[in-house]
Amino acid sequence: MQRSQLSKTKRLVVKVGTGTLTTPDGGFDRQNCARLGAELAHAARARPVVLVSSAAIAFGARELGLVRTKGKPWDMATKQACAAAGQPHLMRAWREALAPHGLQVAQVLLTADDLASRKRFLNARRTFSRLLELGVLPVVNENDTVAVEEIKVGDNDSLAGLVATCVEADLVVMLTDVDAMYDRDPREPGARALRDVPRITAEVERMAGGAGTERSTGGMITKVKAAKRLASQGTATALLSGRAPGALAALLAGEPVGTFFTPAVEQLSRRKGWLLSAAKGRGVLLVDDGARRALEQRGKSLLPSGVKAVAGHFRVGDPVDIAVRDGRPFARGLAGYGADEVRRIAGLKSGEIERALGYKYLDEVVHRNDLVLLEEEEAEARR
Ligand SMILES: Nc1ncnc2c1ncn2[C@@H]1O[C@H](COP(=O)(O)OP(=O)(O)O)[C@@H](O)[C@H]1O
Ligand SMILES: N[C@@H](CCC(=O)OP(=O)(O)O)C(=O)O
Repeated sequence: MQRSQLSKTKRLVVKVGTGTLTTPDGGFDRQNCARLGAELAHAARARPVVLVSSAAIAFGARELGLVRTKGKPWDMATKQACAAAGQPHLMRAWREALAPHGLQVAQVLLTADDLASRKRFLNARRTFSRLLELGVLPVVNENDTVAVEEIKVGDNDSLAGLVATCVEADLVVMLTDVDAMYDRDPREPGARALRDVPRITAEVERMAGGAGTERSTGGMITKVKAAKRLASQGTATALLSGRAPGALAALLAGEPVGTFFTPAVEQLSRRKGWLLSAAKGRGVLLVDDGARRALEQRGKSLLPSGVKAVAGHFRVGDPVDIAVRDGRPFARGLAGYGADEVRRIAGLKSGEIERALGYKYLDEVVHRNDLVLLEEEEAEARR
């Protein structure tokens, strides 16, 4: 999708950062939230919209009367307590901003762990679909109460990317406290806004710095990383000021506002999108160089003859990583056989599977339709 085609956006995810919903002293910016409510409701008349909203921690801190000492970050438990105290206020804020425009809201709290499980990912997808059919606007946040290091997404820019995969959005708009991405941190002199970014190269990534305020998480780099992941699965990302009246409508009319990251490929199927961004490999298939070339360069399936060894325990249908020797995984796919079965057929021709196992499901260990190549960045790191 190009910028000029944005009026045709079929499904939209809008992410709102903490800075957009709070005043400089950390209070709730009711006026900006009300304006955004009107603009989101307008956008939602033309296509389904899912909102990913930050600011639970900031709202909770206010509610609990906690004051942040400059330069001293809060510990995890305090942030989790603030998120729990702030989340109902965040939902009330959106409810009050959207109700005047006839839109109801629903709260969806997720972690990375939820979306890495195919079953829970599909459950979440079903809930989103039904909410959207009912004309309700889902408001998503990370489930901070349970999101300790190992299972959390960590920032809502990445969460918005995962949600986009889950609902098959073709555009993610991130509303933030700058009007565009700049070629360096905009607080530095001489910074210039980037209007259109056709490819997220390492150079573009180097231009993106950390968060603007202590209240925010991630900064520009998490936005660019999320945009890169989305581009590789065929979804566009735009960055806009969360304070400029009319910016969202202007973007959706194809006007040159904010920064637009063009998708690199046609939109992937949801299954492939899930494999690429949400799934975690339950094991590793170590393959030879010939198999790697067949997968990377010729778009082939993985046959048992190319498999040299198997690590981990996985069952048929589980996500598995594919790597050469001790290299980083270069592909991920759904296993056509369980780990013990692959151990028994590794190195064999497809015609020999039945003799080795006594039965055969498929010729392939991982079928092409169930396989994605991992990011270029990871491929580069291996070279
Ligand atoms: N190259 C860049 N272009 C624009 N902003 C940048 C850049 N590098 C770092 N930033 C910082 O990223 C901030 C936006 O991210 P963040 O503070 O996480 O906001 P949000 O809460 O909206 O997610 C900007 O305010 C800016 O200070
Ligand atoms: N889940 C957290 C937000 C985390 C986050 O990514 O914040 P932000 O950088 O403001 O988008 C909260 O609701 O406060």
